[in-house]
Amino acid sequence: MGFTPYGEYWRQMRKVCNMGLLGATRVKSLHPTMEQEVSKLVAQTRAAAAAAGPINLSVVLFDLGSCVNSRVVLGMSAVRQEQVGLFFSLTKQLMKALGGFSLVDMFPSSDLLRRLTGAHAELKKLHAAVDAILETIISDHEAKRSSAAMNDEEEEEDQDLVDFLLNLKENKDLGFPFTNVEIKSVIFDILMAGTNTWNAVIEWALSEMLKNPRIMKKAQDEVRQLVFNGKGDIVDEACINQLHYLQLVVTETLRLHPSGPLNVPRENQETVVIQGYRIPAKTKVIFNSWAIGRDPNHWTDPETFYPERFLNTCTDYKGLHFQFIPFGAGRRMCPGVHYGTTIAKLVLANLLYHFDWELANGVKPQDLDMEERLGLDLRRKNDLVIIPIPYHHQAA
Ligand code: HEM
Repeated sequence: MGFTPYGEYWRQMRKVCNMGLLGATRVKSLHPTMEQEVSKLVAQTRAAAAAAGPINLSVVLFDLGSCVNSRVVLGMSAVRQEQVGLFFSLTKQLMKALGGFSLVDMFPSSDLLRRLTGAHAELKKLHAAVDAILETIISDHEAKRSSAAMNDEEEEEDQDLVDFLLNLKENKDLGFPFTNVEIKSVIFDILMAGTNTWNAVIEWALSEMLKNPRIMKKAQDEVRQLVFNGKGDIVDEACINQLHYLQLVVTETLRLHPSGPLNVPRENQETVVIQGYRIPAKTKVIFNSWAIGRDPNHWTDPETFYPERFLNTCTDYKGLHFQFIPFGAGRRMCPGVHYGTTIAKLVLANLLYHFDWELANGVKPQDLDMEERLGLDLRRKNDLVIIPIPYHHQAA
């Protein structure tokens, strides 16, 4: 869907995504799954802390992203877990192949250049491999559904996103053709878009807070004061909406580190003139939300991580303020804003509540490197390796 041209087909696919996963009601129904995965993460981090060693938080967060999304989209069967592992290793290569600019982008009409650089062939090969995985996932679901139907045992709550899409295909009441091609496209988009986005926000937010102990302490004080209920429980979804400072931290993180720094390339349908520049129809237009969020014409001291800048202002990331578009804007704006920010805040709140954090190998906060890796998604170049110290609330 992300790369489909604007039109009726895109409109229908977007509706399906909202119904199946991204609408507010559906996201709410996913909270128990999210909370279970977060509580596993806290338990694993406690175990690592007991072994007194540092943890590679970048790897932990990538695994968490794959786990949450594959549970939500595919359910838990072993076949699906195996396929999803393969899927994520292929998508890493795909992100690399799609990221950045190539010679072909400079001369888009040159078929010869496309052939000579081999860009097309590589993408075709990756596409075929990903397609085969998605087919296996669908047939695994179909097999499970027909055996459950024969034994009359399918439970409504066992249904994941693929089941939801197969129901749509069987009911044929969508008013447009909905086949395995559309199902594969929705699964692909959600697995891709839902995995390297919100977990990158968590990684950058923690990196910034480790560099700025004042901000880390303020965010921890907020969550610890609000949440403690005597049992040392998981911070749940009901609490996170009251964590106003944490919200500012997430917003400021998205300004400096938008997960899709060049958004998704778009094509204008008609020729337009903007500030004297003529942009012919069908031009590939790229919005650099990374640069926009750091533009000194719009931001005071733009390179400084300062969550308080968003206090008492109506500027946010909902696509209405063009100086800040980490989720894009307009019709094609990211439909995963609510899902992505909800889970990012849930995980961050728990990591801040249950642990104090120290940099490994004696690195001082001011020396923590913040280098970015080149690619379609914005990740740290070097993994974030840090030491968790379990926090125990002292009753007053
Ligand atoms: C913090 C996390 C996220 C960020 C920063 C982000 C950012 C973006 C951006 C910049 C776009 C392009 C918007 C445009 O062209 O104007 C986009 C599109 C999209 N995102 Fe996200 N995203 C995030 C999380 C998610 C999640 C969790 C999902 C789904 C599970 C998702 C699904 C999509 C889809 C399906 C599109 C294509 C929309 C269309 O073309 O109509 N995103 N996202």
